[in-house]
Amino acid sequence: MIRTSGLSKKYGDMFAIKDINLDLGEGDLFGFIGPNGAGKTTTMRIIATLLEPSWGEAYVCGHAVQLNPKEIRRLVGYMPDFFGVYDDMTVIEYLEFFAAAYRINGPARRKRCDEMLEIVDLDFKRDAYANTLSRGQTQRLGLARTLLHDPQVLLLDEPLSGLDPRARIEMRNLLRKLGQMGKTIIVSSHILPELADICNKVGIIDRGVLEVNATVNDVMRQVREYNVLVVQPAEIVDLSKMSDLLEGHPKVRGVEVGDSEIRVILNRDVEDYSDLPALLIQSGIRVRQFREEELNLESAFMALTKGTAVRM
Ligand SMILES: Nc1ncnc2c1ncn2[C@@H]1O[C@H](COP(=O)(O)OP(=O)(O)OP(=O)(O)O)[C@@H](O)[C@H]1O
Repeated sequence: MIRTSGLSKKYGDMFAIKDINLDLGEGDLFGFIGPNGAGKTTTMRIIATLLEPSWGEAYVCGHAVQLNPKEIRRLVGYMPDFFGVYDDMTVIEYLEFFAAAYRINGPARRKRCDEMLEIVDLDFKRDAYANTLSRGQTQRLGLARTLLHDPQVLLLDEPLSGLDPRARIEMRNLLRKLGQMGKTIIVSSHILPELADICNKVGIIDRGVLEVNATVNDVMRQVREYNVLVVQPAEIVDLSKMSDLLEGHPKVRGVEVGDSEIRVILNRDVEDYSDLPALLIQSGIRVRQFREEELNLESAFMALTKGTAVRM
């Protein structure tokens, strides 16, 4: 459904994205994670045919972005991270305006708009002015607008940003529902945990480079080779001192300093780490807890990206 190969975009001397290879099929929900300025929007805008790549190729349902942009726009629904709603337009008028732009005419137009409002659970606001909606409701209206022409592929740029916890849950459920409808979805975020449990594939992009690109299951499998230890001192100590003591050890891949504990990522296949607590104790640090961390997706990514993912 979506395939890119060596996709790159350069502005002057700087690569906004470099050599991005993606391969997403029907029903894939791809979590595209990266800090601000990492290249998520650039990638999505190229796939949506709104921006030309400097090199490389991108295909949607077999159509090349550069050769067949018209066809691709029919197949793709792109929701930008910020979009305006017009004053003096009700929710239903807003949707009908865009439906008309998609040449959905006659009685089918109202029917289609009503269906979209139902999918995004906004029918109760159909006659409210669009500019009076909350941020979460506005995002859902944006999604309804993106779905109007029944695109097979959805490119959603930070649809969860700025939402309160409840609106976030509603939007996540909605994304799940769209995935179950067989749509291929790229959804970007700079926060990993909010996407981790709804996606089946994930990519982590940092400074234009796709550092991780795998199915969630593969990531979990790969990461079992890395053990993560949680170390908590018995009294208040300088955690960066603890980190310094362990950081250069040959069994240690990286150390992440938290508020009251540190997380030590061990190198691949290290199972015996019994010499590590001794290092701390010899330096006069009393240790309350020294345990293996339970594996979750977030720590998996942290191990794979040597900690860059959690510092986003
Ligand atoms: N028109 C442009 N001219 C020059 N540089 C640009 C342009 N558009 C984007 N960039 C740069 O390309 C890089 C990638 O930007 P992009 O918007 O794709 O990041 P992003 O991951 O979507 O970030 P955010 O989460 O902040 O939206 C950034 O360093 C950005 O400053």
